[in-house]
This record gives sequence, C-alpha cells and structure tokens, in this order.
Amino acid sequence: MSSEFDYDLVIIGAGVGGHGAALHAVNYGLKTAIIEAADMGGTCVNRGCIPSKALLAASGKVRELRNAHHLKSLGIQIGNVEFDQQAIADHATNLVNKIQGDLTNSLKRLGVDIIRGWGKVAGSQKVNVSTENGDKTITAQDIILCPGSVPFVPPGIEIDCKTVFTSDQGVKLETLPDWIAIIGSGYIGLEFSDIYTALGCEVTMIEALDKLMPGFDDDIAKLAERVLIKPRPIETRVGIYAKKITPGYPVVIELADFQTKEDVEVLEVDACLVATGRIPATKNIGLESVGVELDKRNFIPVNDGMAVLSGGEIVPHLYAIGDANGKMMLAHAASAQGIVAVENILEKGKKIDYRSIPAAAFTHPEVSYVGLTETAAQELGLAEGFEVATSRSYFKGNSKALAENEADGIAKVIYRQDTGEVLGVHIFGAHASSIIHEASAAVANRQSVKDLAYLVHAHPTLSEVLDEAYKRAIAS
Ligand SMILES: Cc1cc2nc3c(=O)[nH]c(=O)nc-3n(C[C@H](O)[C@H](O)[C@H](O)COP(=O)(O)OP(=O)(O)OC[C@H]3O[C@@H](n4cnc5c(N)ncnc54)[C@H](O)[C@@H]3O)c2cc1C
Ligand SMILES: NC(=O)c1ccc[n+]([C@@H]2O[C@H](COP(=O)([O-])OP(=O)(O)OC[C@H]3O[C@@H](n4cnc5c(N)ncnc54)[C@H](O)[C@@H]3O)[C@@H](O)[C@H]2O)c1
Repeated sequence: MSSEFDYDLVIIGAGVGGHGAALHAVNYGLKTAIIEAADMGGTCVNRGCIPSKALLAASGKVRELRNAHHLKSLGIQIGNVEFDQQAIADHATNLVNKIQGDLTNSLKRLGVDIIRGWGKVAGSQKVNVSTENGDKTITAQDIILCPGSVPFVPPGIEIDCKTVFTSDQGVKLETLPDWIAIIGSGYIGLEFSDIYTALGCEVTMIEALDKLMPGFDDDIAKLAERVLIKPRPIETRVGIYAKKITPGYPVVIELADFQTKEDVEVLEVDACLVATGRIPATKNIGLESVGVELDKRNFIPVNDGMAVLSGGEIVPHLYAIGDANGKMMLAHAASAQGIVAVENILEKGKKIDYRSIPAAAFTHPEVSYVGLTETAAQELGLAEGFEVATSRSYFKGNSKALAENEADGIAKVIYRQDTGEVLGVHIFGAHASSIIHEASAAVANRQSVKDLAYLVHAHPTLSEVLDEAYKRAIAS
C-alpha cells in the first residue's frame, strides 16, 4: 500500500476486536500498528469472557460433584467435595495471564507494532498517541476504532469495589459472601448466579423489567428459570429496580417499583454485584476532529461495512468495531466486525450478517441462540407478509442426554412457514454453546428446514436435538 503514511492501518484498542482486525490485516500484508492504553486483550481477556469462563468451569465441577443425586443415578458415590476459593481465583488469573501473553505474542510474531498509550483521532488519516514519553502523531491510510466498553452503573448506586462491585471485580473472586444481591438478570447476572450458588452463596436477583432474562426467547427464559433459578438458593424480584445502593457491612439496597417508582423494600445483604449492562468507552477519542457525533447512547454510528458515519454519510478511511458501536456486544462479533472492516479497507465490499452470529450463556446447563426470537420473527413476518412457524425437540428424548442423565433441555427452531427458511434457533441444555454452530451455519446460508431435515447426524449425539427439531418441522 501507499508509503506516504506511517502505516497502512492503525487500530485504537487491543481488545479481541482490535486483535482480530490486526491479524486479518497482516494476513493481507498491511503495515499495521495497534494502540493500547491499558491491558492487552481488553475486556474479554482480562475482565470478561476468559476469567468468567474459568470461574464457571471450576464452580461447575463443584456443582456436579456435589450433586449426589445425579452421581448416584450414574452409579457413583463420592464423599465430601471441598474447594479452595483462592485456588479457583488463581485458576482464572493464570488463564488470563496466559491468554494475554499469547495474544500479545501473536501480534508481535506477525509484525504488528504495539504502541502503548492513549490513542485519539487527530483529523483525517491521523492519530495522536499520548505515551509515557510524550505525545506523537502518526499517519495511517486507514484507522479502525475499537475502544470497547465499561460497566454501566445506574445513578444512585455507589461502587466501593469491595462490598458493591461490578464484574470487573467479580471475576477476581475475592469474596464469597453468604448472601449476595445481583442487580440485573442478563448474561452477567445469570452466569454469576451460577458461579455463586455452586460455591455455596445465597443470591437475590433483582431485575427491573417484568421478567427474568428479558433478552432471551420467552420459552427458553421460562425453562432456564425452572432449571437455573427455581431449584437453587436464588430469590428473585422482577419489575423492581435498585434505586440506591450503599456499600458497607451490610450493603443497603433500596428497591423501588420500576413502573410507579414507589419504594418497595430495603434489603440488607453481605455484598452486591451490579450487572446492569455496559456502556461504550467512546469519550476523548477525538471524533470531533473528523466531525463525527456519537449516537444518543454514546455509541459510534457505523454501517454494516463498519464504516463510521457522520450525518448518515461515510467518513472516509475511518471504521469502528466491537462494543463501541453497540451493534452486538460479544467478543466474536467484535472480531467478525474487525474482519469485515479490513475486507472493506481492501475494497472487497463485505457486510456483516448479525443474524447468523450465535450467542451463549455458559451456565450449567447452557443457553445459546442464533437469529431472531419468536417475537422478533413474528414482527418481521407481519412487516414482510409471511407466517412464522416453530418446532421444538427435547433433551429428554435424546439418547446421549439420557446417557449423561442431563435431560433438562429444549431446542426450538423458528422458521418461515412458506419457504422453511430458518430465522432463529434457541437451545437450553447441556453443551448448548457447541450445538448452536450448525444452526448458525444454517442461518448464514439462509437454509430451509426442508433441506436441513435430511442432514445426517452421528448417533448418539446431543446435536440430534436439532435433527429432531428440523424433522418435526417438516412433519407438521
Ligand atoms: C464478565 C463478562 C463476561 C463476558 N463473557 C463473554 C463471553 O463469554 N462471550 C462473549 O462473546 N462475550 C463476552 N463478554 C463480552 C466481551 O468481553 C466484549 O464483547 C468484548 O470484550 C468486546 O471487545 P472489544 O474489542 O470491542 O472491546 P474491549 O475488549 O473492551 O477492548 C477495548 C480496548 O481498547 C482500549 N482502549 C479504549 N480506548 C482507548 C484509547 N483511546 N487508546 C488506547 N486504547 C484504548 C481498552 O483499554 C481496551 O483494552 C463478556 C463481558 C463481560 C464483562
Ligand atoms: N456469555 C456471554 O456471551 C456474555 C457473558 C457476560 C457478558 N456478556 C456481554 O456483556 C454485556 C453486559 O452484560 P450484562 O448482563 O451486564 O447486561 P445485559 O444487558 O445482558 O443485562 C442487564 C440487565 O440488567 C437490568 N437492569 C438494568 N438496570 C437495572 C436496575 N437499576 N435494577 C435492576 N435491573 C436492572 C436490565 O433490565 C437487564 O435485564 C452484554 O451486552 C453481553 O453481551 C456476554
């Protein structure tokens, strides 16, 4: 590419999005630099996916080994199961360090320049970096912004990082309180309720909206509540929000009705995890220098090719990916957007297909989905004039699930009645996060249940729950 610039590509933010974009760019021979102000690997590696999945893995084993009833049904008896809180926390920290090192080395090995400091757009094709040794300006043919997100803490909630904290501290597992309140029943609330209850804590989960897990398909949320919440030491409050939280011993939580805003109750608990969503880290990144305004929730406006928009028009040579554009706040979505941005820098005309990007909650058992919920599919059907149909199959009818004695689960397929095109697939059950990928490929290729029902699945496998759901769709 052109030598009139210091770099072909400069990326601001070395989270998973920035990392994915950098690897793809060097594959194409682009001279690339990545700027990181804090921890290499960003949220996912240091405070998100990686440590939380390490905690879920260890606590999941504790849950499994303490489930005498389940083990007995398989003919197994074991004695007391003990765990070491610090050793579990160390497992998470060690994994973070390993993956952070691997990610940094992969960039270095491929010749990506890593610049430590705060990056800001400083006009078209220019970036300013504040480093320990002062400021410098570098020029680039193209710039990708990937500054990520931080926890959202609603007004009235005071975080002291000890008794009241967000996932940033939660993943360190510094405390295992007897009674913890979790504010929010989204991904983080749900995954942490799984960790805390497996390790012996009692949980009160508070959700402002009128149902738990409001982001999930209704049928899945109902079954997940029956399996992940009801039989566990979890009390729930829905339609209630945390109006004020004061840290200390005890933590004092003032609850109010979300609709009427009337005070409802005061809770006194040992600790509180605030899991009320995330907001973009888009302050002070120099967007004003190229005339870009953030949207009303402070996300960077982009099109489906990841180009940054100003007043609806493409800003040349500027792209934004990952949590900072708010399109889909998931690690693999950030990397996928990075790949799309690089493809468009190379004028290959790529668009992202959000519908085929899967998501999963790594609870025990897991939740996963791809595409539309039934409600969203019905709305699309109304707008575009087609009927929506669904089919379901159950883990209790699956030989592998029965062999494992893990028969709680459902797979639900949502499709167009006329063409059979799969619009969404939702799974609750063992290994749901792995099973979802064949559905994701089906959605990506806009395949029909009429064809999918003839795919052959190995027997006995959990993926046969999808086989069964597709077959039921064509039988109905
Ligand atoms: C507890 C938790 C668990 C999660 N689990 C999962 C999961 O299992 N699966 C999943 O898909 N997603 C998960 N996520 C979401 C996932 O972590 C994010 O979607 C992902 O990290 C977004 O990547 P990103 O690259 O956009 O931003 P980030 O990972 O936030 O990285 C942005 C980076 O940019 C840096 N930066 C910001 N501004 C500047 C600047 N001006 N100059 C230089 N550097 C800058 C930051 O320091 C940061 O390192 C989880 C999140 C949390 C909090
Ligand atoms: N497995 C995964 O992929 C995974 C895991 C963890 C986090 N994440 C990502 O991290 C992001 C943040 O997760 P999250 O769980 O914090 O957000 P979320 O948006 O999934 O859920 C937040 C919940 O908090 C509720 N809420 C907000 N304010 C409240 C208040 N004052 N009182 C009571 N309830 C309130 C909301 O109604 C919502 O249900 C998500 O966007 C998700 O994509 C993904």
